[in-house]
Amino acid sequence: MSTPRVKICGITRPEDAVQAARAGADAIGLVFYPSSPRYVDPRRAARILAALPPFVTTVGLFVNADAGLVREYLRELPLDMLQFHGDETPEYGAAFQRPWIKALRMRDGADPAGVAREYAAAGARGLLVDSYVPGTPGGTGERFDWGLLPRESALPLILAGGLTPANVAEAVRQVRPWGVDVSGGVEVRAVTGATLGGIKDRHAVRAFLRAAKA
Ligand SMILES: O=C(O)c1ccccc1NCC(=O)[C@H](O)[C@H](O)COP(=O)(O)O
Repeated sequence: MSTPRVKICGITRPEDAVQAARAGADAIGLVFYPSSPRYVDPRRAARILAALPPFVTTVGLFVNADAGLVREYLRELPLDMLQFHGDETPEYGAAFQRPWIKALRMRDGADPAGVAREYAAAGARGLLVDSYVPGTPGGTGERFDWGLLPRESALPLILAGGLTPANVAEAVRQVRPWGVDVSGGVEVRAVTGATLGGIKDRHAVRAFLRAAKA
């Protein structure tokens, strides 16, 4: 089994991007979904991307966005890859001539093997499997039943949803994904335990990377 790639998603500050890269992150994700607490506008995104050292993949995340808006972001920002986290069709994903991955939320009856086949045929590079929480397209902090994932898939699987420094090693052992993706599990927490959307905790980021790649 190869060492899983790690994406730290929902970065909102240049310093968090640099810390994640220094800790060994393979990719960072920027959320361009305005209702997310981790939303970054293009000017902030540009500052984050400009701060990054080389050889870290930059991923722009959209949820059912107008195709024109995605093109605008692509003109303005040096994004390496797109992540579509809503109900985007394979044809939509293929329209941007940029490497892209599709997210699948694992609601009852989800068929990750079938979805992987369908999106692979359209040129997707990976399938990110995440938890299904009604009304919240992503960044839920919730786990799902990893036993529902197929052993074989037409696309590299990226496991997401409620991963933390404490559970990621077990997740990697069980699922053997190509990559893992985390957002809330490496964020600074208020005294109530709630995450402070978007502010990454550098100790948690380091611990997550160590555990995922051990
Ligand atoms: O992070 C968000 O706020 C978000 C909002 C809307 C769509 C997707 C979003 N995040 C996508 C990701 O790739 C997250 O890393 C993934 O959902 C896992 O999040 P978490 O359970 O908090 O680790």
